[in-house]
Formats: sequence, structure tokens, C-alpha cells
Amino acid sequence: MNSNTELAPAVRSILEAARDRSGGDGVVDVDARSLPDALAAAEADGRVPVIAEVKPTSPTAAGTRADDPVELARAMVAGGAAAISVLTEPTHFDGSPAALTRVREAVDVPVLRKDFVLEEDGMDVVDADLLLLIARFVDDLDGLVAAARDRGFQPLVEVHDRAELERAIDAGAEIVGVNNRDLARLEVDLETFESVAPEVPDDVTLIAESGISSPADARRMRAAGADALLVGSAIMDHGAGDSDVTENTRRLARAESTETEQI
Ligand SMILES: O=P(O)(O)OC[C@@H](O)[C@@H](O)c1c[nH]c2ccccc12
Repeated sequence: MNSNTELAPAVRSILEAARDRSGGDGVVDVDARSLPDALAAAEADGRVPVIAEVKPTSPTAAGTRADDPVELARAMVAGGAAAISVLTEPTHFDGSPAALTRVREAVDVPVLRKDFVLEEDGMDVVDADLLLLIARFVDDLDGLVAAARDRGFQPLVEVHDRAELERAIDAGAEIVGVNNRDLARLEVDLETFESVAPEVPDDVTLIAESGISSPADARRMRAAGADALLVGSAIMDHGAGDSDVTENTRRLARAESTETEQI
């Protein structure tokens, strides 16, 4: 593990909690729904491929949304989401593996497990189509990418700078997410994606993560080379408990359509 001394306190405490959580019993064996196919289907349909995130709260959220995760996920798919991400981290995001299982049963798009998986046995907690691995938090990235694939997961390797990207590519990552949120200060800067994206090989599926809040942001990330956008806060709209998740998703999924008012 890389040094955590410069991480935000909330992130340090998330990692401590992750280390304390137990892994699963046995080894999962997943028959994954293809993310590249789901992204291509959205493109063919004229939608910006959006991975919409069921995130009840977060250390940076304005509040908590306690809505049923299944209802949220269905609303996101109705708004044109190409895939769904579900936070399963319990202590700082109010997520749960059970919520992911219910969501995956209820929708037919690929579902990403969003958590802080630090070791191999942390993968065996729940089935999902994609599994997040955060380059910064794991030493043996090669081993974890291989272990995820052995279980049938499509690993999504998250990076924040070019050095981490190099590690991801060396580890054989085929799906890479560039997180615009700096885990040291928890601040978002969309330039992060713009600076890393040019270094990403063409055959890698590239996802822009975090801080995308408007159709203009969506177009900006697409112009910089994003194959898909991972969006939580702007869709969950934590500060406004009754915000329309379908409509919030649709605004972003339609960001490139000519009939949409260009905001
Ligand atoms: O809510 P946002 O800014 O749209 O971000 C979504 C997603 O990128 C973010 O939740 C995230 C990115 N990487 C993570 C790792 C763990 C937990 C959460 C995340």
C-alpha cells in the first residue's frame, strides 16, 4: 500500500474500516454482463454512456438519500443510464452488498461494485459485473486484476494520475477510470481527466469519474476522450431529497443530442 499520510482524514478512516471488514465465504463465480457492449448500445441509441451511481451519501455529500436502491436504479435506467454503480461501503456511504444484489436482480444493465477492495478475499462478498480496484490503495494491482478476472468480474481500475495509469496498464487493465476527485483533499478538478486521458491506449475503455454535474461537463469529458461517464452526486442530488433521478440522468445522457437545449 502506498503511504496514506497525505490522504484526507475521511479517506483514512474509510480504509481502516475496509481493513476491518471480513471477506466472503468461498470464491464467487460471476457471469458478467459486458460493459463495452452496454456502452456501445447506448452510443448506437444516441445516448451519452452514463454509469449512474446509487450512492446514499458520501463524505462530501450535502445530505443522505434513504430511497430504496432498487427504485433509484430503475429510475436511472429509465433515464437512459447505460450501467449502474452501487456503493457497497457501509460506514461512510451507507451502502451494502445486499443493495447491490437487489439492484442487479432488478435491472438488466451491467452493475459495478463500488467499494474499497484491498485484498483478494474482499472480492468474494457479492456478485457484480464490474469490480472497482483503486490503484492508489493496492500494492499488488497485477494480482488483484487477475484475481478479479478469475472470478468473472470485469475489473475497473481507478487512477488519478499518469503514474497510476502506467501501473494500471502494466497490470493488464482493459477498463480504466480516471477519478477527478483528489483523495488527498477530496476536491474535484475536471482537468485531471483531461491530463491523463491522452496517455490512455485506444483499446482501453476509458471512464471519466466524479465531478460531472452538467451537460456541459459531460460534453467536456467526452471531448477529452471519455467512453463513459461515472456520475453520482449530480444524479442523486443529495441536498434535495425528492430530486427526480430519472430526469437528472436523462439530462446527462442527452447531453450530445441536438434536440436538447444546450446548457
Ligand atoms: O458523485 P460524483 O462526484 O459524481 O462521483 C461519482 C464517483 O466517481 C465517486 O463516487 C467515486 C469515484 N471513485 C470512488 C471510489 C470510492 C467511492 C466513491 C468513488
